[in-house]
Amino acid sequence: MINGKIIKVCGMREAENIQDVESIEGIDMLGFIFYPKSPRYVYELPAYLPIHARRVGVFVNEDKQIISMYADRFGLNYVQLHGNESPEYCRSLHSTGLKIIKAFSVDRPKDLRKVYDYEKVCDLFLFDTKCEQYGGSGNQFDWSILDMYNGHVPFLLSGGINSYSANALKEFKHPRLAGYDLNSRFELKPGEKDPERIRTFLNELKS
Ligand SMILES: O=C(O)c1ccccc1NCC(=O)[C@H](O)[C@H](O)COP(=O)(O)O
Repeated sequence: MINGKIIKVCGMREAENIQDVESIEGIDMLGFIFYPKSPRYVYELPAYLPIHARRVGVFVNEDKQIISMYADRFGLNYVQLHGNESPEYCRSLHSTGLKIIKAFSVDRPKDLRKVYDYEKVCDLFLFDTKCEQYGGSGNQFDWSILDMYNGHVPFLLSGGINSYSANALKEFKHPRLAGYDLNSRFELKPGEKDPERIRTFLNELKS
């Protein structure tokens, strides 16, 4: 954690890179993307999986049996759902013992209306930038829209967070803000993160 906030890095794939990123002080969660159309798609089990950081599996409108299969293979602690998954779908996965992060694409205030239906069946929300490919856009949305979110579920702020975001993140306050999600803006190539860029960014966030 940095300043009491969860730090999640999403879209990991290679064993050595997973190990390097996990060793950075403050890293709490590492994400694996199991969406075949993503450039960060991972199928093969890496030779190293996080030990200290929580393992998060990212899915888009996936069959629940496939999610269970990946959850067992990768020892997932959380599943992060980026499609049109219903509250009932989340409830059913939650009842298997998996923790649920439901992602919502945000572009306008009305995008927040549906989130309240998910309150009882999710552990965390993730607010991300609306885009065609479901996630990993590298673009930021207007965070002030989240001033209208007055639910109980804590959330991760996501979408286009980059090396220059530290000051804006320090200024952004919300009673339910639980942490930050980093992805494409910290990559050397899709699926490979730059540990030095992440370390420098987290030091700035801390200072
Ligand atoms: O990153 C992807 O390729 C992706 C594809 C489909 C669904 C979700 C995906 N990413 C999930 C994440 O949690 C990302 O970190 C989030 O969308 C923010 O990404 P970025 O804007 O690149 O920081």
